[in-house]
Amino acid sequence: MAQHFDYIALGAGSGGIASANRAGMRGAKVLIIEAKQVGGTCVNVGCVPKKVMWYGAHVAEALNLYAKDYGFDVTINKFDWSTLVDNREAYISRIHDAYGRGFASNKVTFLNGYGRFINNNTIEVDGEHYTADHIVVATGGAPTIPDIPGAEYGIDSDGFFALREQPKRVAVIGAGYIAVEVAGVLHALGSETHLLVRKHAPLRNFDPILTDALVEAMATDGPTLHTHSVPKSVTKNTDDSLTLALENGQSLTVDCLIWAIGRSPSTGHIGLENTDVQLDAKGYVITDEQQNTTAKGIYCVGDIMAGGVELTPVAIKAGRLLSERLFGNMPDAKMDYSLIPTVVFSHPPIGTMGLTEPEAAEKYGQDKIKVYASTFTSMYSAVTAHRQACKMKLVCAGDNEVVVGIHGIGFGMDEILQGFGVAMKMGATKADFDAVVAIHPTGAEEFVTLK
Ligand SMILES: Cc1cc2nc3c(=O)[nH]c(=O)nc-3n(C[C@H](O)[C@H](O)[C@H](O)COP(=O)(O)OP(=O)(O)OC[C@H]3O[C@@H](n4cnc5c(N)ncnc54)[C@H](O)[C@@H]3O)c2cc1C
Ligand SMILES: NC(=O)c1ccc[n+]([C@@H]2O[C@H](COP(=O)([O-])OP(=O)(O)OC[C@H]3O[C@@H](n4cnc5c(N)ncnc54)[C@H](O)[C@@H]3O)[C@@H](O)[C@H]2O)c1
Repeated sequence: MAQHFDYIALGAGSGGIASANRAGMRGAKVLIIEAKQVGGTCVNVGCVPKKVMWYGAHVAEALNLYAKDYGFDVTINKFDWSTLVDNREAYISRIHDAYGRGFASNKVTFLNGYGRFINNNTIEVDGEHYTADHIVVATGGAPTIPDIPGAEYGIDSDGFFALREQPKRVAVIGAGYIAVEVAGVLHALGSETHLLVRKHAPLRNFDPILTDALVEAMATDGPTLHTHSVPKSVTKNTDDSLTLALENGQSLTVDCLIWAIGRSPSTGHIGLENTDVQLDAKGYVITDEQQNTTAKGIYCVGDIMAGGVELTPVAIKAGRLLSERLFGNMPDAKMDYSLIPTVVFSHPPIGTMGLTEPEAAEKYGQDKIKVYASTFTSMYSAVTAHRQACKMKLVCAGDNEVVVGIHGIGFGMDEILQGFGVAMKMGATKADFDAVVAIHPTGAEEFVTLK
């Protein structure tokens, strides 16, 4: 006999949890199935542990780069990687407990096990069958490992969070968010860190002001950036070190190699072939604008969605709106995937939303856009010998100068962007930005005083 529910969420990550809880709040009988740990990528091997490590790097920079010029005579005896990791994992364990309390208060049943579809409305876990009128697939993704000889000697971002000891020499391969963030953390915490990218720069699709400033910051502060570096093979040496050979004939020997070359959707082993759900050529689930898959009663949110945006708040919002539509009497509810703000926790951090300058020029025509930019030294670093640049840019379009792109890199940028995101989502113009009184002295005030 199958157990029947109104709603099943397959995967208890950002999207699945948010959707299940919202459905429970609206009175649905809900089951959520998780193969590993509640919280998914974000909580266990993504945003949360990453941000804790980034804060650790922040403390290291404060001590190593800034404390002296603020008058502190500090002697650092040692940095204990395992203390940071233990405290990080204890924090994550408290988040797991909080999720348990959330499920209880929303009357959501949690089941630990690997779920596979048997048909369009049945999922099997450990031989038991669970049916539902509505099922959301939110199984997330996993890191990609390249198909080159010796790739298995490297680890991925999951392996980075599993490290119990700090690597002395490390190579991080990739040019996206994860590569930049992980390399920055390792470097700030004292590892000899090399970041290898295939083209001219990391984050090369970001606005050029951000890409260039990040490359400049790395040239002064590290990690060591290796451009035009395509991995060819990895060999393990007798002392357990790893030698990475590149297509350009160069090589690099390190103690730890981290692949950060993108992620693949976890859709291959969940029985979707037993349903009417269609995948695209890369294995992402095809949906319409209301998260409906091609199978009636099966929906999809989060990282596995074709054409989606791989960010936690996107998965959460899509999951909640789906439940409002199904159980909250909001038949038109749908996620708006346009204008999504995002931060890269680089050193210094990057915040960006909307069109880059080249994208805006292409969309509106060069003569229809106006760009305002500024470079200044963050006050935090200005009183020290270790001055660090902030760069900010507004990209405006049309005669009334609607702000279609906002881009910044520098101290505090990670916290600055959210509020400006509200303004942009409301269609703010440059004049609207200028109409607000600046908050002084902050970095954020630069965005409302650009000339
Ligand atoms: C290193 C790293 C750092 C990141 N940092 C940020 C950040 O700072 N900010 C941000 O917004 N985003 C960040 N992200 C992205 C963010 O983590 C993802 O966008 C988000 O977790 C996607 O949520 P999801 O619900 O789609 O999937 P996930 O969170 O991946 O959850 C999917 C869950 O489904 C489970 N599952 C899979 N198959 C099955 C099955 N058959 N049965 C049962 N359970 C199953 C998995 O175990 C997993 O727990 C980061 C990602 C990584 C890897
Ligand atoms: N701060 C945040 O919000 C945050 C942090 C981490 C991850 N994320 C999300 O997770 C997603 C995945 O992050 P990611 O960094 O894994 O992916 P990504 O797609 O951002 O970057 C992957 C990079 O690897 C490079 N690459 C691909 N194949 C390669 C190869 N064979 N050799 C060398 N380089 C190769 C690509 O050119 C690309 O620059 C991001 O797109 C983002 O949405 C967000």
